[in-house]
Amino acid sequence: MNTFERCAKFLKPFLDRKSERQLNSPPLFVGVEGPQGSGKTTVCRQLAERLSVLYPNLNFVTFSMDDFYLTFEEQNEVAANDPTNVMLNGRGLPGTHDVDLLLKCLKQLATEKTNVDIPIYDKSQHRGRGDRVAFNKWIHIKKPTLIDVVIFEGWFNGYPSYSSEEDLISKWNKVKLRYPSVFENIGYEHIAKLNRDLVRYQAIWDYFDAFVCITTNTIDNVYKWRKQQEHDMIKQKGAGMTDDEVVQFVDRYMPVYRLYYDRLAETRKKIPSIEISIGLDRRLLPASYL
Ligand SMILES: Nc1ncnc2c1ncn2[C@@H]1O[C@H](COP(=O)(O)OP(=O)(O)OP(=O)(O)O)[C@@H](O)[C@H]1O
Repeated sequence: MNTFERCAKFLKPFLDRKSERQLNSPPLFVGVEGPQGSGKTTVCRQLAERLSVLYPNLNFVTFSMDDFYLTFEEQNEVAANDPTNVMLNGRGLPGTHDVDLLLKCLKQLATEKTNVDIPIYDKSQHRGRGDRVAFNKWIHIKKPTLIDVVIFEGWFNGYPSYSSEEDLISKWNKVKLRYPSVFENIGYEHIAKLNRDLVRYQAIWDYFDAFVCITTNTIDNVYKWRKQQEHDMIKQKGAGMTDDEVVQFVDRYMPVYRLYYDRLAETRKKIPSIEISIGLDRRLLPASYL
Protein backbone atom coordinates (compact mmCIF):
# COMPACT_ATOMS: atom_id res chain seq x y z
CA MET A 1 0.00 0.00 0.00
CA ASN A 2 1.20 3.55 -0.68
CA THR A 3 0.23 6.95 0.75
CA PHE A 4 -2.53 7.50 -1.79
CA GLU A 5 -4.09 4.07 -1.22
CA ARG A 6 -3.96 4.53 2.55
CA CYS A 7 -5.62 7.97 2.27
CA ALA A 8 -8.29 6.67 -0.09
CA LYS A 9 -9.08 3.80 2.29
CA PHE A 10 -9.43 6.23 5.20
CA LEU A 11 -11.62 8.63 3.21
CA LYS A 12 -13.89 5.99 1.67
CA PRO A 13 -16.61 6.01 4.37
CA PHE A 14 -16.71 9.84 4.31
CA LEU A 15 -16.99 9.86 0.53
CA ASP A 16 -19.59 7.09 0.45
CA ARG A 17 -21.74 9.13 2.83
CA LYS A 18 -21.15 12.28 0.85
CA SER A 19 -22.00 10.60 -2.39
CA GLU A 20 -25.50 9.89 -1.09
CA ARG A 21 -25.58 13.60 -0.62
CA GLN A 22 -28.50 15.74 0.27
CA LEU A 23 -28.83 18.91 -1.76
CA ASN A 24 -27.14 21.90 -0.16
CA SER A 25 -25.30 19.90 2.48
CA PRO A 26 -21.94 21.53 3.27
CA PRO A 27 -18.88 20.03 1.62
CA LEU A 28 -16.59 17.51 3.23
CA PHE A 29 -13.42 19.31 4.31
CA VAL A 30 -10.30 17.15 4.22
CA GLY A 31 -7.17 18.64 5.81
CA VAL A 32 -3.83 17.19 4.74
CA GLU A 33 -0.67 17.80 6.74
CA GLY A 34 2.85 16.62 6.05
CA PRO A 35 6.34 18.07 6.46
CA GLN A 36 7.82 19.84 3.45
CA GLY A 37 8.70 17.40 0.70
CA SER A 38 6.76 14.51 2.23
CA GLY A 39 4.48 14.28 -0.81
CA LYS A 40 1.35 16.25 0.20
CA THR A 41 0.88 17.97 -3.14
CA THR A 42 1.35 14.71 -4.99
CA VAL A 43 -1.12 12.78 -2.87
CA CYS A 44 -3.71 15.59 -2.98
CA ARG A 45 -3.49 15.70 -6.76
CA GLN A 46 -3.89 11.92 -6.91
CA LEU A 47 -6.86 12.06 -4.53
CA ALA A 48 -8.67 14.71 -6.56
CA GLU A 49 -7.95 12.96 -9.88
CA ARG A 50 -8.65 9.39 -8.90
CA LEU A 51 -11.48 9.94 -6.43
CA SER A 52 -13.40 12.08 -8.91
CA VAL A 53 -13.35 9.06 -11.22
CA LEU A 54 -14.50 6.74 -8.42
CA TYR A 55 -17.16 9.24 -7.30
CA PRO A 56 -18.30 10.91 -10.54
CA ASN A 57 -21.22 12.61 -8.80
CA LEU A 58 -18.91 14.53 -6.45
CA ASN A 59 -17.14 17.81 -7.27
CA PHE A 60 -13.68 18.17 -5.75
CA VAL A 61 -11.57 21.25 -5.23
CA THR A 62 -7.97 21.15 -4.02
CA PHE A 63 -5.86 24.02 -2.81
CA SER A 64 -3.02 24.71 -0.48
CA MET A 65 -2.05 26.97 2.37
CA ASP A 66 0.67 28.16 -0.02
CA ASP A 67 -2.01 29.71 -2.24
CA PHE A 68 -2.81 32.10 0.58
CA TYR A 69 0.64 33.61 1.01
CA LEU A 70 0.57 37.37 1.42
CA THR A 71 1.16 39.36 -1.74
CA PHE A 72 4.77 40.33 -2.48
CA GLU A 73 4.17 43.84 -1.13
CA GLU A 74 2.41 42.64 2.02
CA GLN A 75 5.21 40.14 2.70
CA ASN A 76 7.83 42.89 2.32
CA GLU A 77 5.90 44.93 4.85
CA VAL A 78 5.75 42.03 7.33
CA ALA A 79 9.52 41.57 7.03
CA ALA A 80 10.20 45.32 7.31
CA ASN A 81 8.04 45.63 10.42
CA ASP A 82 10.05 42.96 12.21
CA PRO A 83 13.55 43.17 10.70
CA THR A 84 15.32 41.05 13.34
CA ASN A 85 12.82 38.21 12.98
CA VAL A 86 14.41 35.74 10.57
CA MET A 87 11.26 33.61 10.60
CA LEU A 88 9.29 36.40 8.91
CA ASN A 89 12.02 37.36 6.48
CA GLY A 90 10.29 35.74 3.49
CA ARG A 91 7.22 33.61 2.95
CA GLY A 92 6.63 30.20 4.45
CA LEU A 93 5.90 30.33 8.17
CA PRO A 94 2.80 31.21 10.19
CA GLY A 95 2.39 34.97 9.89
CA THR A 96 3.03 35.05 6.13
CA HIS A 97 -0.47 34.07 4.95
CA ASP A 98 -3.68 36.00 4.43
CA VAL A 99 -5.61 34.10 7.09
CA ASP A 100 -8.68 36.33 6.75
CA LEU A 101 -8.91 35.59 3.03
CA LEU A 102 -8.55 31.87 3.67
CA LEU A 103 -11.23 31.89 6.37
CA LYS A 104 -13.51 33.84 4.04
CA CYS A 105 -13.06 31.22 1.29
CA LEU A 106 -13.66 28.33 3.70
CA LYS A 107 -16.79 30.00 5.03
CA GLN A 108 -18.11 30.64 1.53
CA LEU A 109 -17.42 27.02 0.56
CA ALA A 110 -19.16 25.83 3.73
CA THR A 111 -22.24 27.96 3.35
CA GLU A 112 -22.43 27.89 -0.48
CA LYS A 113 -24.28 31.15 -0.52
CA THR A 114 -21.94 32.96 -2.91
CA ASN A 115 -19.37 32.49 -5.64
CA VAL A 116 -15.95 31.63 -4.25
CA ASP A 117 -12.65 33.05 -5.51
CA ILE A 118 -9.59 31.08 -4.42
CA PRO A 119 -6.20 32.73 -4.97
CA ILE A 120 -3.22 31.10 -6.62
CA TYR A 121 0.36 31.88 -5.66
CA ASP A 122 3.23 31.87 -8.13
CA LYS A 123 6.50 31.11 -6.33
CA SER A 124 8.58 32.03 -9.38
CA GLN A 125 7.60 35.72 -9.48
CA HIS A 126 10.04 38.42 -8.33
CA ARG A 127 13.01 36.08 -8.89
CA GLY A 128 11.68 33.38 -6.63
CA ARG A 129 10.32 35.57 -3.88
CA GLY A 130 6.82 34.94 -5.23
CA ASP A 131 3.53 36.80 -5.52
CA ARG A 132 -0.18 36.14 -5.79
CA VAL A 133 -1.34 35.86 -9.41
CA ALA A 134 -3.81 38.33 -10.93
CA PHE A 135 -7.43 37.87 -9.87
CA ASN A 136 -8.54 36.61 -13.29
CA LYS A 137 -6.17 33.62 -12.88
CA TRP A 138 -7.55 32.52 -9.49
CA ILE A 139 -9.87 29.51 -9.13
CA HIS A 140 -13.37 30.90 -9.60
CA ILE A 141 -16.18 28.71 -8.35
CA LYS A 142 -19.40 30.13 -9.63
CA LYS A 143 -22.84 29.28 -8.41
CA PRO A 144 -24.63 26.97 -9.06
CA THR A 145 -21.53 24.72 -9.04
CA LEU A 146 -21.70 22.72 -5.87
CA ILE A 147 -18.41 21.72 -4.26
CA ASP A 148 -18.72 18.44 -2.39
CA VAL A 149 -15.18 17.80 -1.26
CA VAL A 150 -12.52 20.35 -0.33
CA ILE A 151 -8.98 19.01 -0.03
CA PHE A 152 -6.73 21.50 1.71
CA GLU A 153 -3.03 20.86 2.25
CA GLY A 154 -0.41 22.67 4.27
CA TRP A 155 2.82 21.71 5.99
CA PHE A 156 1.68 22.98 9.41
CA ASN A 157 -2.01 22.16 9.05
CA GLY A 158 -3.40 21.24 12.44
CA TYR A 159 -0.46 22.53 14.50
CA PRO A 160 -2.00 23.66 17.79
CA SER A 161 -0.79 26.96 19.23
CA TYR A 162 0.10 27.11 22.92
CA SER A 163 -2.67 28.62 24.99
CA SER A 164 -0.42 28.92 28.03
CA GLU A 165 2.63 31.18 27.89
CA GLU A 166 4.23 29.04 30.56
CA ASP A 167 3.97 25.95 28.33
CA LEU A 168 5.39 27.86 25.38
CA ILE A 169 8.37 29.08 27.41
CA SER A 170 8.98 25.65 28.88
CA LYS A 171 8.98 24.03 25.41
CA TRP A 172 11.17 26.81 23.99
CA ASN A 173 13.71 26.31 26.77
CA LYS A 174 13.86 22.59 26.01
CA VAL A 175 14.17 22.83 22.25
CA LYS A 176 16.71 25.63 22.19
CA LEU A 177 18.99 23.58 24.44
CA ARG A 178 18.56 20.55 22.24
CA TYR A 179 18.80 22.35 18.87
CA PRO A 180 20.95 25.43 19.59
CA SER A 181 21.78 26.16 15.94
CA VAL A 182 18.08 26.29 14.99
CA PHE A 183 17.30 28.87 17.67
CA GLU A 184 20.57 30.78 17.43
CA ASN A 185 19.14 34.07 16.15
CA ILE A 186 15.67 33.73 17.63
CA GLY A 187 14.59 35.49 20.79
CA TYR A 188 11.54 34.92 22.91
CA GLU A 189 9.77 37.91 21.31
CA HIS A 190 9.98 36.07 17.95
CA ILE A 191 8.65 32.85 19.45
CA ALA A 192 5.81 34.73 21.14
CA LYS A 193 4.95 36.42 17.83
CA LEU A 194 4.99 33.06 16.06
CA ASN A 195 2.60 31.63 18.62
CA ARG A 196 0.30 34.68 18.39
CA ASP A 197 0.25 34.28 14.61
CA LEU A 198 -0.48 30.56 14.89
CA VAL A 199 -3.47 31.31 17.13
CA ARG A 200 -5.13 32.92 14.11
CA TYR A 201 -4.88 29.68 12.10
CA GLN A 202 -6.71 27.53 14.65
CA ALA A 203 -10.10 28.47 13.17
CA ILE A 204 -8.96 26.85 9.90
CA TRP A 205 -8.41 23.47 11.54
CA ASP A 206 -11.95 23.69 12.95
CA TYR A 207 -13.27 23.23 9.41
CA PHE A 208 -11.64 19.82 8.95
CA ASP A 209 -14.09 16.89 8.93
CA ALA A 210 -11.28 14.45 8.21
CA PHE A 211 -7.58 14.94 8.79
CA VAL A 212 -4.72 13.17 7.03
CA CYS A 213 -1.32 13.47 8.73
CA ILE A 214 1.71 12.30 6.85
CA THR A 215 4.34 11.91 9.51
CA THR A 216 7.91 10.74 9.29
CA ASN A 217 10.31 8.94 11.59
CA THR A 218 12.58 12.00 11.82
CA ILE A 219 11.86 15.57 10.84
CA ASP A 220 15.48 15.80 9.63
CA ASN A 221 14.20 14.01 6.52
CA VAL A 222 12.94 17.43 5.43
CA TYR A 223 16.56 18.46 4.75
CA LYS A 224 17.19 15.35 2.69
CA TRP A 225 13.93 15.61 0.72
CA ARG A 226 14.61 19.24 -0.11
CA LYS A 227 18.15 18.43 -1.25
CA GLN A 228 16.75 15.72 -3.55
CA GLN A 229 14.19 18.17 -4.97
CA GLU A 230 16.88 20.78 -5.63
CA HIS A 231 19.24 18.22 -7.22
CA ASP A 232 16.39 17.19 -9.54
CA MET A 233 15.68 20.81 -10.38
CA ILE A 234 19.36 21.45 -11.19
CA LYS A 235 19.31 18.43 -13.51
CA GLN A 236 16.09 19.49 -15.21
CA LYS A 237 16.31 23.28 -15.27
CA GLY A 238 19.97 24.01 -14.63
CA ALA A 239 19.26 26.01 -11.46
CA GLY A 240 18.46 25.24 -7.87
CA MET A 241 19.75 25.63 -4.32
CA THR A 242 23.11 24.21 -3.28
CA ASP A 243 23.14 21.79 -0.33
CA ASP A 244 24.34 24.59 1.99
CA GLU A 245 21.55 26.88 0.79
CA VAL A 246 19.03 24.11 1.45
CA VAL A 247 20.26 23.80 5.03
CA GLN A 248 19.85 27.55 5.55
CA PHE A 249 16.43 27.48 3.90
CA VAL A 250 15.08 24.58 5.96
CA ASP A 251 16.63 25.94 9.18
CA ARG A 252 14.22 28.87 8.97
CA TYR A 253 11.27 26.45 9.24
CA MET A 254 12.77 24.26 11.94
CA PRO A 255 11.69 26.34 14.97
CA VAL A 256 8.08 25.64 14.00
CA TYR A 257 8.66 21.90 13.69
CA ARG A 258 10.64 21.77 16.94
CA LEU A 259 8.01 23.71 18.88
CA TYR A 260 4.81 22.26 17.48
CA TYR A 261 5.27 19.03 15.49
CA ASP A 262 4.90 16.71 18.46
CA ARG A 263 1.67 18.47 19.45
CA LEU A 264 -0.21 17.35 16.33
CA ALA A 265 -1.68 14.47 18.31
CA GLU A 266 -3.83 17.06 20.12
CA THR A 267 -5.56 18.03 16.89
CA ARG A 268 -5.80 14.43 15.81
CA LYS A 269 -7.76 13.65 18.95
CA LYS A 270 -10.42 16.21 18.01
CA ILE A 271 -10.98 15.24 14.36
CA PRO A 272 -11.39 11.84 12.67
CA SER A 273 -7.87 11.41 11.44
CA ILE A 274 -5.23 9.11 10.13
CA GLU A 275 -1.50 9.12 10.66
CA ILE A 276 0.43 7.82 7.70
CA SER A 277 4.07 7.34 8.64
CA ILE A 278 6.66 7.37 5.92
CA GLY A 279 10.39 6.84 5.85
CA LEU A 280 13.07 8.72 3.97
CA ASP A 281 12.14 6.87 0.76
CA ARG A 282 8.51 8.10 1.26
CA ARG A 283 7.33 4.51 1.53
CA LEU A 284 4.88 3.66 4.28
CA LEU A 285 6.41 2.47 7.53
CA PRO A 286 4.83 -0.82 8.64
CA ALA A 287 2.37 0.65 11.21
CA SER A 288 0.72 2.69 8.45
CA TYR A 289 -0.55 -0.39 6.63
CA LEU A 290 -3.22 -0.95 9.28
N1 LIG B 1 5.05 8.38 -2.64
C1 LIG B 1 6.13 8.95 -3.19
N2 LIG B 1 7.22 8.21 -3.48
C2 LIG B 1 8.32 8.78 -4.00
N3 LIG B 1 8.43 10.09 -4.33
C3 LIG B 1 7.38 10.87 -4.09
C4 LIG B 1 6.18 10.36 -3.48
N4 LIG B 1 5.31 11.39 -3.33
C5 LIG B 1 5.95 12.49 -3.80
N5 LIG B 1 7.17 12.18 -4.28
C6 LIG B 1 8.15 13.12 -4.84
O1 LIG B 1 8.62 13.90 -3.75
C7 LIG B 1 8.80 15.25 -4.12
C8 LIG B 1 7.98 16.14 -3.19
O2 LIG B 1 6.61 15.87 -3.39
P1 LIG B 1 5.49 16.98 -3.15
O3 LIG B 1 5.80 18.24 -3.90
O4 LIG B 1 4.20 16.32 -3.42
O5 LIG B 1 5.70 17.21 -1.59
P2 LIG B 1 5.12 18.35 -0.66
O6 LIG B 1 4.99 17.75 0.68
O7 LIG B 1 3.90 18.95 -1.26
O8 LIG B 1 6.32 19.39 -0.70
P3 LIG B 1 6.34 20.95 -0.40
O9 LIG B 1 5.85 21.13 1.00
O10 LIG B 1 7.81 21.30 -0.54
O11 LIG B 1 5.47 21.62 -1.42
C9 LIG B 1 8.37 15.34 -5.57
O12 LIG B 1 9.53 15.29 -6.36
C10 LIG B 1 7.51 14.11 -5.78
O13 LIG B 1 7.56 13.68 -7.11
